[in-house]
This record gives sequence, structure tokens and C-alpha cells, in this order.
Amino acid sequence: MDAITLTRPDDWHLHLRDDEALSAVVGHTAAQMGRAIIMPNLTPPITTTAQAIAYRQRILAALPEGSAFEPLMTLYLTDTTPPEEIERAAESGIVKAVKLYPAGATTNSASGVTDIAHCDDTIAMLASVGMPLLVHGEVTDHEIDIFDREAVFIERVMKPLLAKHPKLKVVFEHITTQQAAEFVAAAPDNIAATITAHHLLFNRNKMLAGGIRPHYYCLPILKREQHRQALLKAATSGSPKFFLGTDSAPHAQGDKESSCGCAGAYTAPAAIELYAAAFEEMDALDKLEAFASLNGPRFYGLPVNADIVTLERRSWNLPAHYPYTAGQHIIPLMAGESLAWKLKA
Ligand SMILES: NC(=O)N[C@@H](CC(=O)O)C(=O)O
Ligand SMILES: [Zn+2]
Ligand SMILES: [Zn+2]
Repeated sequence: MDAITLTRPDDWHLHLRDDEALSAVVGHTAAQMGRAIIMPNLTPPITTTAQAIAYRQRILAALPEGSAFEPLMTLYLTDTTPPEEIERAAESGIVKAVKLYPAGATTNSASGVTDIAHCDDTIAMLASVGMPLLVHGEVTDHEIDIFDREAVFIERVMKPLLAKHPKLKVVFEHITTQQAAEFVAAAPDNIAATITAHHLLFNRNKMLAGGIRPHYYCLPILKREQHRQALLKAATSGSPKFFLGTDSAPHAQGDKESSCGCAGAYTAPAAIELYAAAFEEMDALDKLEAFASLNGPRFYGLPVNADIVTLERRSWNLPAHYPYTAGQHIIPLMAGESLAWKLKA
């Protein structure tokens, strides 16, 4: 097989940042994806519908000429988000989901939720308007080992949350463990998950064996091979519960290559090609379209994209870096390395 044609994919979990950084990165996603769910973890975070509408305008203004890319906006849930904000969000037609960051779990999560009990009425409103809650599923308890934080989150937070709100639509974002993959597969239809390309392609050795590679440091952190295998199995299973969410999370080179480096892998420039590599490893390229282009819109209740894209089997090398903010580069995942598939321009 030398070419694959797919309905144009969407990215159901993306960080675009703001200002200069936004302008530097948005074209990479817009060249591949029809739409993307835009994460709200700016500083300060996007907590209101009015802020989401303004942020969407900045994204549209930063797009390359003629781009049809559509940003789908989210709100950042806090301890004090009122249920009325959810009603406003639903009425806007612009906000598609609300994001739960446990306070302190990841980049720009300081304003996140300290105890989900504070959000009960707001989450009940989400369930009643049918808007998905997107969850960064890691506990923040310092007693819990970083490699166990996702699995513990399922028991301590996810199961009680779903027991209390059985109709709530939940996307378990960027799952990284066998436990999460099995939990989602066995859950009712209102529970789905995004999976990143980097968690499908790499285990923690890539980050830590033979030298520490900060561009592979992201949250949730890369896990053991056993977990990568479980994610590959889930993504290629044909189940409509699993879909593409790159979690492409740009940070300046200097903020990654540091004594206390930021979490986040920059995968947007080669997103679909990285997923193609993972699906090919499973001999499952025939399952890529459902995962990348069909399952996400179905869960969100949106139409699939009307146009198609073509991937060609053609070896190419990722650039060593891209321009980012003034005086800073951004280093993509697999910088300088080769990929077997290339999206046809
Ligand atoms: N994934 C990451 O490692 N980082 C994300 C935050 C997130 O998605 O948790 C970021 O905003 O940089
Ligand atoms: Zn996250
Ligand atoms: Zn993210």
C-alpha cells in the first residue's frame, strides 16, 4: 500500500497557547486537521464563555490565509464555576466542552479543581445540557508515585464521579495506562478517551534510557511497554470510544531543556504521520480513519469533515526545530528523525 485516503481528521485535544506562540503553531494543526478541541489552560485560564469567544477570534485571526480550520472551544472548570456559566456555554454554540484539571496536576493547572465535590451542581448542569467533561485524569497527591497517578485517579475520582452523574459525557483525556484503556472499554457509551501519538509510539525508555530526553517528558508521563501495548490495542480495536487527541503542547526549547523542564510534547507538525506509524506497527492502517476522523465527531455529536486527505508512503525527516516566540525555537517530537508516511499537501 503506497497511499491511504481518509476523511480529514480532527484533533480532540490540542494546546495552541496565545499571542506569538499561537501564531507560531496554529498553522501546523490547520494544515492537517479540520477542527480541534482547544485546551483552555492559558494564563489566566479561559473560564468564561466570553473569554472563549474572544480566544476563538484570536485563533481565527492567527490562521494562515484561506484556512478552513475550525477551533472548538472549551472552558476551564474551577471550584467556583457557576452552573449558569454552563448554560451560557451551551447556548453560545461555540463552547463544546468543559475541562477538569485537578489543581496542580499539570501545566497551568494552579486554578484547577481542588475537590470535585465543589463542582457538583456545575457538573450536574453539564450532564443536563449534554456537554462533555474532559478530564486530565491524574491524582495530585504527593504520596502517589507519578507512574501510578492515572490508575489511582480511576478509583478515587473517576468511578465516584460517574456513580454520582451516570449520564455525564466524559472524555478521559490522553490515557496512558492499561487500567484506563480497560476502564473506558468496559464503561457505558457516554465514556470515551483520547490517545496521543506519543503514548502509542513510545514507552518510558525513550525518555530515560541512555540519557534524559526532555522533549519526551509530558503529562501523564510515558509508561511501561505493557501500557503502550494496551493503548495500541484500544486505538486499533475499532471501538468508537477511542479517538485522536494529540495533546500537542508547545513549550519553548529553553523551557524544556532546563533543570526543571516543562511537561508537553510538540507533535502538531507531524500529527497524522505519527499516528500512521503507530497504526502501521499494529498492521491496522485500515482502522486509522475511524480513530482519526469518525469516532470523535460521533461522540461530540458533530458531522464528520466533508473533505479528504491522502497519506503517501514517502520517507521524510522532521525538522530539527521550528521558530517559536522571539529568540526561541520549538523542538518537535522526533526532531530530525524519519517517518514513513507523509500527508500530501
Ligand atoms: N500534556 C502536557 O504535558 N502538558 C500540557 C498540559 C496537559 O495536557 O496536561 C501543557 O499545557 O503543556
Ligand atoms: Zn492534561
Ligand atoms: Zn493537554
